Amino acid sequence: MDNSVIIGPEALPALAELLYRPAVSQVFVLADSNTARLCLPLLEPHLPVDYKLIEIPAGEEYKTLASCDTVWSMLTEQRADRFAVLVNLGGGVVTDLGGFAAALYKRGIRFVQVPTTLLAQVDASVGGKTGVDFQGYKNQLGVFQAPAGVFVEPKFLQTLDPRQLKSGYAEVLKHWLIADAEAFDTNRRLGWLTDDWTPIIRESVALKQRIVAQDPLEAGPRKLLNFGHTVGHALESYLLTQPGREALHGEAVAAGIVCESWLSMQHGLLGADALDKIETFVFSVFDKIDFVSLETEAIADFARQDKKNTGATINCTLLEGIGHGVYDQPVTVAEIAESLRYYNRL
Ligand SMILES: NC(=O)c1ccc[n+]([C@@H]2O[C@H](COP(=O)([O-])OP(=O)(O)OC[C@H]3O[C@@H](n4cnc5c(N)ncnc54)[C@H](O)[C@@H]3O)[C@@H](O)[C@H]2O)c1
Ligand SMILES: O=C(O)C(=O)C[C@@H](O)[C@H](O)[C@H](O)COP(=O)(O)O
Ligand SMILES: [Zn+2]
Repeated sequence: MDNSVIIGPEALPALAELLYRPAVSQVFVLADSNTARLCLPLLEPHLPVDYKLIEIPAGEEYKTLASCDTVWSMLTEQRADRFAVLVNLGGGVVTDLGGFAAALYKRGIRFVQVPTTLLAQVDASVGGKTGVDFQGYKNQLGVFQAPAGVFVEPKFLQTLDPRQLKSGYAEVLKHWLIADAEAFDTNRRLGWLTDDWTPIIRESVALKQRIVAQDPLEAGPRKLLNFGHTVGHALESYLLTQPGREALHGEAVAAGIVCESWLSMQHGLLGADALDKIETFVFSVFDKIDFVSLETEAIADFARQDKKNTGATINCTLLEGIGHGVYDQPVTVAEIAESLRYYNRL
């Protein structure tokens, strides 16, 4: 799997070099309604003049096969061959969906990731996980497929709103909690906001790359990157069924981090002091997600479809101390519901 990620002002010129190679027949840019307006102007000087734009509506609710249909129809109408390249310009929705659509078109054309949210720059564009949601379950359809390159220009973050920045910060926090206790400690003292995200992007990408390189297809250690997601995805999926109550992916992951840290303590892996540090930091950044106790069973039920499950066993990634994740820890649906009740009481 190609793991190369270029970060900084050299990223977009390096992308241009790739796109101007003779082996590229046509260039397509996939953007959502926001990135087409706000991010394309910065990318455009690095694209061949005859590139074609494919636009989908913005938002998680459009991370679907129907949006893939839009991509595949355009590629087909334009007679894209196997030497076409799809440039995914956007957040995690665009990079996940575009990667998936490219991997299936004519059994696979090359795609490159140009992530424009903090979440996509530190996490979603890296590691070759692609996919779409299906029947209300997150990333239920997907493939592992390496991009031909990942080009990270932090300047894109200048138009991103603070709520979206925070959402991306949840994945940064996840990285520290599973693998870097020192960075967790330093950054919880500094607070989450910064004028320059570049160092954090570089460190997060490097940390994720190290884990993915050991286990690109998630047979083992890559499951560490799913910390916070067994509960987080359950909560995100449940709230997607409740119009007007949707949580951003990172917001749900932040809640999942609290729940799964509590589960880590219940399993005798994490001390009460460490749990307290994690909760205090999470709530210094994120608002609490609103749900009532009566909803916890329905939320927890979504974990029955988690991709790390083996049969009826839900395998969670937990923390054995801050900075040390452990995967394949069996938990029950009842424990997940209890962790949500704990979160709700905080
Ligand atoms: N493949 C992976 O490894 C991986 C990792 C983490 C998350 N994900 C997936 O990523 C998705 C979430 O990604 P996200 O948080 O980037 O959401 P997103 O793609 O929906 O982007 C968030 C919002 O910001 C807008 N936007 C994007 N860039 C902008 C910019 N520069 N300025 C202004 N607005 C901008 C988008 O139009 C959208 O409205 C989820 O579907 C999640 O499952 C995948
Ligand atoms: O790259 C990975 O591996 C991750 O798990 C990163 C997660 O942040 C991301 O949300 C991923 O898409 C979740 O994967 P899934 O397999 O639970 O759908
Ligand atoms: Zn995630």
